[in-house]
Amino acid sequence: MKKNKDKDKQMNKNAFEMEDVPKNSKAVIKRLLSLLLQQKVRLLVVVSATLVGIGLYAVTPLILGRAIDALVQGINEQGFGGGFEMLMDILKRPVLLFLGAYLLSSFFSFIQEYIMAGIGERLVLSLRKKMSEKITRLPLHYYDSHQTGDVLSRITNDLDRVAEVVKTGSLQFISAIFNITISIIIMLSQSPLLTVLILAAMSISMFATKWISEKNFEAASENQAVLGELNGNIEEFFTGNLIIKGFNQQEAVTNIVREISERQYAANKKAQFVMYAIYPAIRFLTQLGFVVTAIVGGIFAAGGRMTIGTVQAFLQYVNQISDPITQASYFLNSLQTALASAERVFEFLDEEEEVPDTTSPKHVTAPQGRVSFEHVRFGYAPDSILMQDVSLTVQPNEMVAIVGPTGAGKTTLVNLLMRFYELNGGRILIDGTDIRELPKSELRKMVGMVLQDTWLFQGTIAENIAYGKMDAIREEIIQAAKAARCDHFIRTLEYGYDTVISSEDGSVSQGQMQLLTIARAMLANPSLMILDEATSSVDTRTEVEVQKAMARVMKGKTSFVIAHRLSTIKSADMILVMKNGTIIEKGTHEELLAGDTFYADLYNSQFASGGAAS
Ligand SMILES: Nc1ncnc2c1ncn2[C@@H]1O[C@H](COP(=O)(O)OP(=O)(O)OP(=O)(O)O)[C@@H](O)[C@H]1O
Repeated sequence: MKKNKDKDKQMNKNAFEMEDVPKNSKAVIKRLLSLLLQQKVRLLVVVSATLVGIGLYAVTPLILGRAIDALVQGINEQGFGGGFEMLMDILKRPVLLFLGAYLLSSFFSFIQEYIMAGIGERLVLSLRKKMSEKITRLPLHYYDSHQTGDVLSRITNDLDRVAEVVKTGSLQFISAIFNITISIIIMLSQSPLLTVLILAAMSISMFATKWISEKNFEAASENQAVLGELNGNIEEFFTGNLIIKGFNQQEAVTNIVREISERQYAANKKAQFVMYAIYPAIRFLTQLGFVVTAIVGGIFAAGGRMTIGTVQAFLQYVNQISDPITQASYFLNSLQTALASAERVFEFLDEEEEVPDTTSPKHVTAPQGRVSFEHVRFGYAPDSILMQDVSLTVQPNEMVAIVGPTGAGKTTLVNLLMRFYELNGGRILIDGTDIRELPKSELRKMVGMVLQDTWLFQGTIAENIAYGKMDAIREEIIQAAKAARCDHFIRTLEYGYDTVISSEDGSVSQGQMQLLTIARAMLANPSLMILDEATSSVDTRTEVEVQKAMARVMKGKTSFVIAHRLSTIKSADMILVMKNGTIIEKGTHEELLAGDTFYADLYNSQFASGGAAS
């Protein structure tokens, strides 16, 4: 349990060190598409709206070209004498057509964007729901081997990237492809030669853009990596500030931050240079298409091969397709990253889950609290077995103390009783029923836990106490708090039971948090209790309070106490001495002390070291 400590120091690093290239793009695309296809009808509407909208948008230069030609012809035939009336006569139809096409195109573009945003949001919502549900179904060993930051970044950053590409990227891409295709078809129908020349000029600028964007990506990645390093270090120094001051390491820490900051400055400068100094050059290159159109179109128009209106239509088409080309290439870039993100999301969703409850579960209707471990064999990894053969029987209402050196397997023993991990051999019984035959929820309701690593969620004190019995009324909560000896301190707070707290906030001391978790266990009133005795973080007075509260919560229940101060467990019905995953001694305090035992050594050494056993 305490192994699941703060692992997210690396979060920032992870976010930047993530692989940006999916291992199996095809499979990821297929899976993503199959999820998107669950919204077939909406997708169909989006594609149709895009087609119509872009089609209308693409013909506008042609309409404008025709209008200009008609105007030139009118002026040539009638001079400027026709005045406003002539102008209206010539331009009325094309202007109305132009406006109609633009308005309709904007309307369809609104529809497509609106529906597509919904499609993206629905996709993300369903994935996020699946991921949250998954978290509750993952076995504990998943948490042991994965960093919190990694899981967090999958649920937030990765999903956001997928959403962004689905919502805006894909739409831009589809629009861009339609736009380019339709525009090129129209251009080809007007002048194949000029179209080919324009496309050749644009290809040169495309290659240059690609080269520059690669350089830009490299510079940005380098910048982000250093930034990640900086974040990671600052976070570490922030959380470890007490130790840093205690060991007079402020200067060393400042030097590290200064060195990384200087690297970050250099990396950022490079990234900014690429961004701001080279992009104008690219913009210049993209004008190549315009230059070719103006020169060749001008020559064609002068030679009578092309009307002025068509030249202007070409100029507009060049403009109309250069942006979509850039957008499409950006989309292809971001698609890579989004696919890598989607792959990480799917990987998480495919993680192996907790062994499900049996289909025909047994129930312990009136739990007595008899616990038996029968030849239990267990290892956190199958190839390194910690417990070879542990057997043990605990009678109802007995108090069992588990002692032993660090790493002996005390926590592991209670982890197994809670079925947080699956056994490699043997079985554990509660009142004669194998815990694997009980629904997990029933087992965990039967067993209460008060751990050293107290966990309080963001909420009021009352809500935190009622965590094990959500329907508890205020009076029950207060009774539990009184029994756990924390009612007094709660009442000294400004908002009493309605004070909002969390494990993160410093306003509640470690001892007080422990008292609250005892109150929580009191209220849930389980048949079995697991208590992990506080070691260091509690002052002597609070410790006495905690011990008294623990004694109360254990009353009339079978309890397992992981004990660190041997003086507190003298009254235990059974003391288990563990070493290297094995129970090496078993008996009462007196029995164990009478012999030449490891326990006696441990006990005497605590007395010798003073205080601890007092
Ligand atoms: N989640 C885990 N994954 C892998 N190994 C683990 C895990 N938890 C504990 N271990 C290993 O199993 C052994 C027993 O650990 P356990 O926490 O049960 O000891 P403990 O007696 O409770 O120690 P302490 O008094 O320090 O809390 C140790 O070698 C430990 O490194």
